[in-house]
Amino acid sequence: MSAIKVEGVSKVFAGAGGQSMLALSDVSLDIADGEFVVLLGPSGCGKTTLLRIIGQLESPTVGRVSLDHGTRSDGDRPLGFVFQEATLMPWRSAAANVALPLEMAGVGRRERTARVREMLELVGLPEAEGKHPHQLSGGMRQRVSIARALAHDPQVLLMDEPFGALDAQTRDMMNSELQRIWLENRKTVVFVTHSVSEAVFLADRIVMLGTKPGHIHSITEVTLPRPRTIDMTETAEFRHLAAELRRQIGAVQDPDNRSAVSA
Ligand SMILES: Nc1ncnc2c1ncn2[C@@H]1O[C@H](COP(=O)(O)OP(=O)(O)OP(=O)(O)O)[C@@H](O)[C@H]1O
Repeated sequence: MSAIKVEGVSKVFAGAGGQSMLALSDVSLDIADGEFVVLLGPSGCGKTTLLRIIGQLESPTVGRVSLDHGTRSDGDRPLGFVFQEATLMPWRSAAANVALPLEMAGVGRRERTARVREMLELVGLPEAEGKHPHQLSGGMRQRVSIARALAHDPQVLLMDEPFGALDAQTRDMMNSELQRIWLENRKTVVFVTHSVSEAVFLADRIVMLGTKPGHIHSITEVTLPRPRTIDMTETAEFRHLAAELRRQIGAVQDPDNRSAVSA
């Protein structure tokens, strides 16, 4: 059964000067439970819009998205979000930030404390419990925001360029860490990126979106064995797949916007 089913989704935004703008056109996609799907494509192709529609932060103009709630009751939120900025509350410690969704869900103190500890351990930051966001590096802040997103045990994790603001080395490390966390947890993940190598490293399937209007251009299965290592990015298979995806991005790119492809 699909964890996420996107059926015939189109999105129209009201543009400047009252003109409407078709951001997504007739997008359909089935995502399996526990699958890691990456949305890739040139700037402006609608990756974030599709992610926000899946996350119910935005409604589709046409079509629908269904999320399988499994055994959960209707009131439970099956979604966790991680954005490019960690969006932690600066006045709260790392532990208190991770605890926030649990507080909001009315989870009792003892269970909350245990769960927060478990999550900070999962993301490799048990010692950061009492630290405040300004005392943490960018990579550590993103780990805390991943811990926060996982705290209420969502079935689906939605990630919008979560490592886009990190330096290349930290980003490689965070990709390895995210893979480890995902292998331990097997959440369904939808992950937006501009980076072809990040997509190939992480994905079970890469959904390439094209522009004008945003649509699904291709879907590529990545069959590289797991756990994937940074060394694997140098193999012929990895490079070949990355080159093919870069070629596709070049082909679907909006001619007015040719600068936004990254490695
Ligand atoms: N709230 C909005 N109002 C009007 N237009 C919007 C809105 N959100 C997105 N758009 C437009 O919809 C299109 C798709 O935007 P979106 O941010 O989803 O693309 P993207 O692929 O995520 O881009 P990037 O890779 O640059 O982040 C763009 O042309 C954008 O300007």
